[in-house]
Amino acid sequence: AAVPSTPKQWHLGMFEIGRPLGKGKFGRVYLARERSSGFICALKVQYKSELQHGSGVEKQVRREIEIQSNLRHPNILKLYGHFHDSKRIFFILEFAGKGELYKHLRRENRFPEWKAAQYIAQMASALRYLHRKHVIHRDIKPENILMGIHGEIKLSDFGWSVHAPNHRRATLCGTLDYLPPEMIKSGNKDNSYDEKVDLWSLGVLTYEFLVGEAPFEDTPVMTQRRIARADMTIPSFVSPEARDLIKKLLVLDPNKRLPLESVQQHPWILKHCVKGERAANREKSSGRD
Ligand SMILES: Cc1nn(C)cc1-c1nc2c(-c3cnn(Cc4ccccc4)c3)c(Cl)cnc2[nH]1
Repeated sequence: AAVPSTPKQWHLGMFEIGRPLGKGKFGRVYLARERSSGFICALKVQYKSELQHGSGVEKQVRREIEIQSNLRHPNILKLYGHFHDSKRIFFILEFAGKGELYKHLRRENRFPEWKAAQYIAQMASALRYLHRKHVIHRDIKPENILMGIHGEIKLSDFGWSVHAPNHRRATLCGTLDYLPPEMIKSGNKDNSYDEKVDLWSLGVLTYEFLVGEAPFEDTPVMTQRRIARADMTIPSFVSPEARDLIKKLLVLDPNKRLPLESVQQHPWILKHCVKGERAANREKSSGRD
């Protein structure tokens, strides 16, 4: 049963609440079922009291709703609607059947190259879609990626996304690992940056999928210094093709980073993502079924 896409007045009584699925900085997520349609979703609950008034977090929530409500892409977690009561804000989100990607990454330590390449190809597709709408995600990291029931990835948590270009200084808390040089360098004129920040983060994500830790992971001070110099070493077990892609994304000058179209055509991606088709063709030509 599809969730009616027409905006309607949602309220809590319309849902049966199931088990808790997880908790984040500002709130918790529960499995939920919409009573009339039986539709399964994830209900994210945030307490208004936890969102300090006028600290810009409210604006961030409003921006998250406005941005994510208008996005429709297979690798972006859908926000079907939202509502609030006196104390809480509720987000009706797509339920991702296989949960948080970072838990899979920690469990497997690192992903095999074919799996990492498929995830990066899906991320590049989602980012192309976002950038065409002039949305910068700004917070690409395994913790913000969920996995659908067929193993497809779903970018989520648009709390940090903004419309490009952006000239505001982001008050950041949480990991520095994914920040591009232009977002931490104070020397940057009026701290302006654009969609290319997501290209840097895609490079960090590729590295973390293949190595199991972030390229600049260190003490906060050292991390910032290493980011500013793009000072990382890529272990020898990483294939030359994957190494090539990482080095073409983790480039200090935003304008010299590999564009998303070229990421999708990169030999490492093509080798692992159209393999199915090419292997199928090979089998066909060799007569095997
Ligand atoms: C956990 C889990 N195990 N399995 C098998 C599926 C899931 C699952 N989790 C989700 C989740 C989910 C849960 N926690 N979080 C992290 C979080 C929590 C609060 C605020 C911001 C971010 C996301 C969602 Cl949104 C959407 N779908 C989800 N599916």
